[in-house]
Amino acid sequence: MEQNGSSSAVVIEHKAYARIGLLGNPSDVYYGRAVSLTVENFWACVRLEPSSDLLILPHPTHDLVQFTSLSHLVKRLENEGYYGGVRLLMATCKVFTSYCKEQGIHLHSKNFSLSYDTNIPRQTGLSGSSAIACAAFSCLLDFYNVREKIDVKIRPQLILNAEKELGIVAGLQDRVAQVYGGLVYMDFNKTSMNKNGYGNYTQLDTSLLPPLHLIYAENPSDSGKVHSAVRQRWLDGDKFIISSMEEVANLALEGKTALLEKDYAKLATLMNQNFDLRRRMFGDAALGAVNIEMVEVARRVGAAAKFTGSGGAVVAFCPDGPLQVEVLTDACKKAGFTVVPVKVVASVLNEIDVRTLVMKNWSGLQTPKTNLFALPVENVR
Ligand SMILES: Nc1ncnc2c1ncn2[C@@H]1O[C@H](COP(=O)(O)OP(=O)(O)O)[C@@H](O)[C@H]1O
Ligand SMILES: O=C(O)[C@H]1O[C@H](OP(=O)(O)O)[C@H](O)[C@@H](O)[C@@H]1O
Ligand SMILES: [Mg+2]
Repeated sequence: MEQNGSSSAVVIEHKAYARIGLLGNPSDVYYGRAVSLTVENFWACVRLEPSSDLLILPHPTHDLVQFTSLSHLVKRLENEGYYGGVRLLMATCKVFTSYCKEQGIHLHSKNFSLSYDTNIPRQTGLSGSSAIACAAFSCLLDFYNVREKIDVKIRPQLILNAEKELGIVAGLQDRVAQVYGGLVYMDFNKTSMNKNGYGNYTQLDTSLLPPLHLIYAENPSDSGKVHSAVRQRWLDGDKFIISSMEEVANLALEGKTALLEKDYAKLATLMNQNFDLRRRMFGDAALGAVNIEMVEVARRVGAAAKFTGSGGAVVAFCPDGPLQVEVLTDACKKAGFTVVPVKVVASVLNEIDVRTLVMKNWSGLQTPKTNLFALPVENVR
């Protein structure tokens, strides 16, 4: 938090980091499990400044409204869709306010301006969307001084509700990873989800991770669009989707043990199985040729590879070590993909956040009323 003169003029800034779904995704959308981590390589940053009117400021490039020509406008819409981060900031404010009202949490009446920036490659399954919402949520917690009143476990669901509000199909793993930071094992079992509105989340020591690499391309893919058909089949009771999601969820459980035992050969096998299951469920057309090629380039050099999210970026692990990393880097360069070593972020919870975790039901606050699975499925870009 940046102190700027008097306390009424405090400027608040928060970062939320890109996340990698290491194992188990996308079963998080379906009462499954996940192992995910946040990475320093990319982040979204939201800035809140007190102001007389309440302003949501569009980003000069991510919310582009000025074009060099009609074809520029059309190309932009075709590649990146109609929306940028403004709608995420607005939805986050709405969900935050509704929750506080519902819980009787008093919010003062001062106004603010919200602006954001992000270097998370757009719509690449690195959770650029929830990073914006998550950073905005943190700013609101501090502006209204209510961090202590909103349990850390509940925050991911509230942040998810902001995207649900916009009709984006998404799951909890992104938001859990971003709210907690570091390496997190998540279990979204139905009993816990239905009873509490959140799963069981365990932070793991980030030093358990082997060196990982990120591969990505200029290839935005819409997470909501990718998910819609599979989600509908799951809701319709499709046996293949239901059993495959259970298999994916089990990979995260096995992966947690593999990490704790530093059994990296096992980890590599699980990562590959994770992608193979996704491919069978979603089909090549929904995943996209470029995305599949990123995984295959990595596999051709013997690396394990899978999507970090719904598509656009891949997490790769080279079990044979640094020489294999060099071969992977060359192969990716030849294919026109960018490769970077993953820099893991440690936990981002502060003392107050941790206190909300240990003080169980201390204020009788309830979980959000909005049901994760009861919201409309739309396909809004
Ligand atoms: N880098 C970005 N800048 C601005 N808005 C973004 C960005 N990435 C995502 N969004 C917003 O989030 C929505 C959903 O993005 P999504 O497909 O979930 O991407 P991601 O995989 O990065 O989370 C987009 O339609 C857009 O409104
Ligand atoms: O399909 C996935 O693995 C994830 O897709 C979404 O994340 P995104 O970064 O937008 O691709 C979704 O929000 C996650 O819950 C899924 O696990
Ligand atoms: Mg997203």
